[in-house]
Amino acid sequence: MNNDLSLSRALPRLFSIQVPSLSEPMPETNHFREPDHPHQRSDSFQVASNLLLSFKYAGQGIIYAFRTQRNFRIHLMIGAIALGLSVYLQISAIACAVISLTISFVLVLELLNTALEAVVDLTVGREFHQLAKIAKDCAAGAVLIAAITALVVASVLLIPHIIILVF
Ligand SMILES: Nc1ncnc2c1ncn2[C@@H]1O[C@H](COP(=O)(O)OP(=O)(O)OP(=O)(O)O)[C@@H](O)[C@H]1O
Repeated sequence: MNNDLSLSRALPRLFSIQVPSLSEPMPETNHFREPDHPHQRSDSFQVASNLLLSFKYAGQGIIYAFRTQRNFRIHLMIGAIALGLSVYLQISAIACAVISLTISFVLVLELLNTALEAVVDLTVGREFHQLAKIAKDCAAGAVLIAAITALVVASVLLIPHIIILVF
């Protein structure tokens, strides 16, 4: 018996997930049209015409996530505390860089999670759809894994310095 195959059948049953059939035909879309300019994306309502505008839209995305996503604000606050502690405890530059990377990893995934939620809501609206659930749950799972990793990394790098400071 193929072990991979039996595992892939058993796992969804274990967690009572309905796995959509991959053999179902994809719905036909007729959205593609030729771009006016060879370097322009054709299916976008608007394309940032210069670098400054790109930064502006990126900033708007970050502000949107900050305003609407409680988890983003929590991660940002914990990240700021971890970075503040790193500076206060004078940990090595490499340790500080690793902590910064793990913090930004969590924030980046939180932004991607927010983007995915918006696309899913745009597609299915307030309807329940099993694929929408899978997409949102997987994205939330990615953020959770990153957050746990960041916590472990920050603890491993900071706790020895805190112990030395306290005792
Ligand atoms: N259209 C939908 N169809 C099926 N399930 C959905 C749908 N929208 C949301 N859900 C379920 O509800 C959960 C919460 O949805 P929500 O949009 O708040 O995402 P979230 O990732 O939990 O949000 P946040 O990151 O803000 O905490 C999803 O993880 C998913 O299981």
